[in-house]
Amino acid sequence: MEQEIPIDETGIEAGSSYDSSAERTKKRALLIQHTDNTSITTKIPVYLEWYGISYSILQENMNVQKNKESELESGKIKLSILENIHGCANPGEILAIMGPSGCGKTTLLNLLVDRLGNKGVQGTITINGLKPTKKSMRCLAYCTQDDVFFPQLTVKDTLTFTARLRLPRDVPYHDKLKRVDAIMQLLNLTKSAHTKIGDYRIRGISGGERKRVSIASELLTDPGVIMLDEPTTGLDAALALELIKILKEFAIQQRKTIIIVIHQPSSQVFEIVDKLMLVCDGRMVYFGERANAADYLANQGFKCHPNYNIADYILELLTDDKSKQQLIDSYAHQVRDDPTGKQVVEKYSHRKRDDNNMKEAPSILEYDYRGPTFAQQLSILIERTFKQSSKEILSTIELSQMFGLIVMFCLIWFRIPFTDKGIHDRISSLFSIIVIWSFGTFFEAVTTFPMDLDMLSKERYSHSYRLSAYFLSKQIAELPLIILKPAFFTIVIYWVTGLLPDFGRFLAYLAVILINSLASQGFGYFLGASLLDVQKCISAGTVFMLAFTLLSGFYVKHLPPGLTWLKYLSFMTYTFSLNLQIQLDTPKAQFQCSSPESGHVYLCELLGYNNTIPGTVVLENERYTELSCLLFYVK
Ligand SMILES: Nc1ncnc2c1ncn2[C@@H]1O[C@H](COP(=O)(O)OP(=O)(O)OP(=O)(O)O)[C@@H](O)[C@H]1O
Repeated sequence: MEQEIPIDETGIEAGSSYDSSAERTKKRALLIQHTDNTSITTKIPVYLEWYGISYSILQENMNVQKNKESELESGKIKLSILENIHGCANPGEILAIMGPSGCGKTTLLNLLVDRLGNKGVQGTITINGLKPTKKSMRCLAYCTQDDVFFPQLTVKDTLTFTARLRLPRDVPYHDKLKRVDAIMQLLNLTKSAHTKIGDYRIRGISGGERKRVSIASELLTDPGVIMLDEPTTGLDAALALELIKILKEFAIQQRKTIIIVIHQPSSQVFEIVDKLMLVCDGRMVYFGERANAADYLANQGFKCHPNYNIADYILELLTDDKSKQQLIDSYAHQVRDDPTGKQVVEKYSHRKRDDNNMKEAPSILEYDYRGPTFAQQLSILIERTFKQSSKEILSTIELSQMFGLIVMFCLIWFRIPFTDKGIHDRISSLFSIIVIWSFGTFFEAVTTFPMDLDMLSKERYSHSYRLSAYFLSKQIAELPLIILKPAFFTIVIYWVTGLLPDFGRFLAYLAVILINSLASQGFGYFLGASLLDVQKCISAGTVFMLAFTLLSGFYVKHLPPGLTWLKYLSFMTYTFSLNLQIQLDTPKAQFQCSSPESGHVYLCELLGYNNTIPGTVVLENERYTELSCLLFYVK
């Protein structure tokens, strides 16, 4: 029988003493056991090894110190970021990578997960002794320094969607949910399960909680290797220690391979780590057992005082020019007969290298990961997009803006009279609705892709779904949301402003406004996906939309000769023309002639009508193919 772990709402208070809490240790072990049922790595451990790794980039030589030897003909110079780096990470262990800021730790992680491409990269990386493949790379999870999330989703929603998208399809739904609950308990996130993630605009969870959500997202997908870039940043000392203990427990119980980049660990955190890799200025300073690091440094003439935190001491040594150079040189001297560091890796790797053990390696490559089907991905993404976008599109600010516009319309155009005096106001109100919902929908759509880009690339790196599923889900989920506001607005305004009291024409009018909104959305998506930059999208979008407004036939009736075709580029031209026809092209549209006023000449007087003037006379003769042209913009 599976053991149920009661959800502890209180979790652990920051600052409490975890170390002495035997109960907490027991509970942590139980919770990890609880996530064990679906773990693949328990059966297939993953050994990651790398040696001879160098990475360089080309840079304009004005930005960096001139180095004659590396200067290239193109005027660029080769900037070495990493030089001959080696190391390995074993299942059941934590490897800590330490070094001063800018020494290349993040670059190394990016290289290990193949995020930098091949340019400027040298060296060998193996997974279970074999060259990484697309399939075996699935075993690597990477938790970056900058966490990206959908701000409107809660912690639980975020983790649940991740589990549904990334766990194999044969894991039952309720097991996925159980796993999410267990991970939340483990990382002390149960208290904030229903809090929004938030961002700079929306108040959400704290920075430390954000970090833990990011780690939870990776842990729950059951990778063989977990790489974490500064996982303890933003956590207080007690939470940092608890997190490292959790990672260690995962490593031991589920045979996970854990690599962490860590800045200034407390001595307790440092003690938990198994292997240590020290890097400085992109070069090796030490690789080996963490427990031997102090002796190694002492042998180099840098003995740490017993009362001093060894991790702090290491960082002090690596930031001092003299000591760091001495340490880099002595390590290079030590491995002088092993140019790539392969022998060092072989010494510290626990992977058995005899033929018998090779059965472990193919198994990871043969492991047939079967994630959600395309249809499942689509439905999960639609649900997620709807949850995220509905809160944005129908936010209080957005709804207040709409009600504000309704009030403004009511004040300006309340029951426009059916007189020749009111014709201009009537046409202006028709045009204003088009402008409002063209701009509103366009600017909602144009920023969608650029704003999702970080999230999209993060999830694409982890092969969470197919790109087509993402695009399709976006369109489907946002469609009802995009048309909801213009539909409500038009229904109210049509009757308040006193447009033609004919139900059929009202429906036609509403349909045209909604199609216009979809056309505007389609154009917004197109521009957003082409430019993929919020600033560029807003600048270019403003120019395009203003041009479309000016060309739509309301402001400019006579374009300069040779440029008249420009008006056909604007989807607003068709919408405006169609709505004019709906309102005017009927015998029901009759406008009373006003009595002459001094200083004003109205349409009746101008065209020689005495009692009423028909709408058809008012209508400009533009009824060709507006609807089909408008539909072109929708997709
Ligand atoms: N594409 C790039 N162009 C220019 N410089 C780069 C590029 N990538 C990395 N660098 C440089 O390489 C060095 C290593 O960067 P990296 O981010 O790996 O350091 P880090 O050790 O992770 O630093 P931190 O601890 O501050 O995160 C830095 O000096 C960085 O400016």
